[in-house]
Amino acid sequence: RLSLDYYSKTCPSFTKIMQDTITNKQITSPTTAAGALRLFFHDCLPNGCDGSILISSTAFNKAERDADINLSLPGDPFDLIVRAKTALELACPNTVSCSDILAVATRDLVTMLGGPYYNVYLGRKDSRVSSASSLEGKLPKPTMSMSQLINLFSSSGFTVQEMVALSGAHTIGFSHCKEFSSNISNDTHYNPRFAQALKQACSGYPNNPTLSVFNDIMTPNKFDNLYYQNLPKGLGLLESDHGLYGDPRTKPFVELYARDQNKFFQDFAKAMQKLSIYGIKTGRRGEIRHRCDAVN
Ligand code: HEM
Ligand SMILES: [Ca+2]
Ligand SMILES: [Ca+2]
Repeated sequence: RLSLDYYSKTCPSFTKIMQDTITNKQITSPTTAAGALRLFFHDCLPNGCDGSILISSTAFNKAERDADINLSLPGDPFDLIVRAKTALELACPNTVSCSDILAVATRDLVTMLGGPYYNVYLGRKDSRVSSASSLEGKLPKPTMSMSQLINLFSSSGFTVQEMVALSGAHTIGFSHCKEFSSNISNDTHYNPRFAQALKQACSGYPNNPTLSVFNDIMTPNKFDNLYYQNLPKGLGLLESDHGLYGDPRTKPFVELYARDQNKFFQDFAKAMQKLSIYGIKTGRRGEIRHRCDAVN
């Protein structure tokens, strides 16, 4: 029931409004793209691409976005969704879902940074619930073992190869020092000079918890395959990044994508397309929210 031209009759200006809003936001706040990509991943993997992560907490409900693992999500992608929704409600009231807006924005931003284009089928409905406690164990943490990570992705239907391809998202964006600092000294996977630089960059932590470092030190703002090329050199940032090169189940795919950017782009695009229809709600199983941060 999803289709590429879902809004062509009911909201002909959909594509144009999305493009204008996204371009504007990314130019004024260049960290939006990476934030949106992580936001989308955190919406989709636990319970489907239904915009559940966009809902704000109330006095009676602690929503997903206030779960510990989501507190580091930056405000810019949320702001982008609000702006797009506001413009779309003016042009075509009660028509476009917040989950479709997030899916399209993510795709367009990945493409804008040099990554692959892929089709986003439209017609998702938005969830009517969002609960922080429901996320328990459903999103990956850098401290998980490779077996735990593989199980987590496979429980949502993603193969080992798809997990490695999706992890290429760490070719952009950054991580806060607390996500990797405890490993810098005792993890021998780090290139020694890189470890030294990280220690210095994070020396003010934990007094300054906002300190952060680029995920891909080579090309932090470009969507390319340098993330994979970094891993064999000990230039991966998170323990889970190093882990992909250290485990025989994932290492061949890291080597493949490090050699062949086209193959990475093809596989990333396919996996993102699969992720973007994972667990979606159609028909009466969801709603078109009036505002993206609250259920109707
Ligand atoms: C394989 C398991 C994964 C683990 C353990 C993991 C963990 C993390 C952590 C800890 C951060 C740093 C967050 C912060 O400090 O603000 C991060 C950042 C990020 N992650 Fe992942 N991640 C994984 C997979 C993915 C996947 C599959 C995607 C998307 C398809 C993704 C997209 C991102 C992006 C774009 C950022 C940068 C966010 C920003 O700059 O605001 N990650 N990840
Ligand atoms: Ca969701
Ligand atoms: Ca890069």
